[in-house]
Amino acid sequence: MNSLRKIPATVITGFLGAGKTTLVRHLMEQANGKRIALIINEFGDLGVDREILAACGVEGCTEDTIIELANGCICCTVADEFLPTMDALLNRADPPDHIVIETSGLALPKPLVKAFHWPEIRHRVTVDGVIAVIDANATAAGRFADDPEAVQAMREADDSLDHDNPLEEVFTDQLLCADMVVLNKADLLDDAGLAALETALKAQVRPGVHLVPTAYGKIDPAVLLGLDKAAEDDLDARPSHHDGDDEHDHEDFETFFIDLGPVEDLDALEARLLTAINEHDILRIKGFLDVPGKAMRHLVQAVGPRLDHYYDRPWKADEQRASRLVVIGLHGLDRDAITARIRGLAPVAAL
Ligand SMILES: Nc1nc2c(ncn2[C@@H]2O[C@H](COP(=O)(O)OP(=O)(O)OP(=O)(O)O)[C@@H](O)[C@H]2O)c(=O)[nH]1
Repeated sequence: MNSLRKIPATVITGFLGAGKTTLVRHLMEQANGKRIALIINEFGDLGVDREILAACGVEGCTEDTIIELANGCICCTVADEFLPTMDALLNRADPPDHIVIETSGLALPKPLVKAFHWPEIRHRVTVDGVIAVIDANATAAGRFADDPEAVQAMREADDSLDHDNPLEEVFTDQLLCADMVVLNKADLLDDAGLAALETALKAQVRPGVHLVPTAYGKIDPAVLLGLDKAAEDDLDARPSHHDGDDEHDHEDFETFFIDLGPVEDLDALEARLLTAINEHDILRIKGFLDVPGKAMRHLVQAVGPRLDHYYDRPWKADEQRASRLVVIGLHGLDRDAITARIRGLAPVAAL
């Protein structure tokens, strides 16, 4: 390895379901021979993102180039997980040309960028840029905005409560750390909606940060990679709600699994998923289903009230067919009620 040249690393951040994995997949498809190593971190360690990328059939997406950090959010496991992983990657006989790190949707990017100062890695790698992917449709709908009237009403009712909005906090931390903001899911907004969102976001991002509208993360890698920002060197310009805290935890959010048997009726399950999402504070559901008689595995993804599903790849001969979903939401989810609803055991509410 040329010791004079630091390997560039791009951090892809963005809230749950914004489209990070979709963008990374497109990036790998367009890599054009550039050897990219992926470090994937996911909240709710079913390994869905890794599976999606490993099953995508793109040349660069191999077991060897995709590394999963599964034991919690990357911002809290930098020392135990991220640094040894990075060290091992950089020590490979044939290190990558570029490293792409997809953080979990709840991770704060700043502690990760800070880790690039650690002596083990700082002479060998640099943060080329931090890309924040946002769900343009959900953002325009105000999903990450504080509602000043609601906050005020809560304060008046009980001033002992912590009134921070956890979604808003994670979203703005990600936005304010970014060197580029990808306005993904632009297909779900009309031109006027997109223009209004761009105007609103321009007032929030750091000066000089570009907003790039797209659908399904289809951005030329030349736009995303090679920003040459050395983000680790200007951390002070990237404000965070957690400046001054050594630790940040994710207790505002929680995740759990639901195991289902073989799913005979996909439409009925989808209807139950949507009902559960409607009834509870669920932010994200994803997982795989075993549909009897089908050689392919069925992938389900829900982001807020939107549900996507498709057969992604054949079950492998040595693989146990199973149906398992991960559910992520705000702390305090009624796990029993959600599980019963999704399994089809809860009584249907009267119309
Ligand atoms: N309509 C629309 N759907 C999209 C777009 N990009 C991604 N999706 C869908 O949104 C869902 C979430 O996409 P992912 O790429 O898995 O999002 P993510 O940010 O990696 O999600 P987490 O890993 O849970 O944080 C999937 O069902 C995608 O197919 C887009 O531009 N438009």
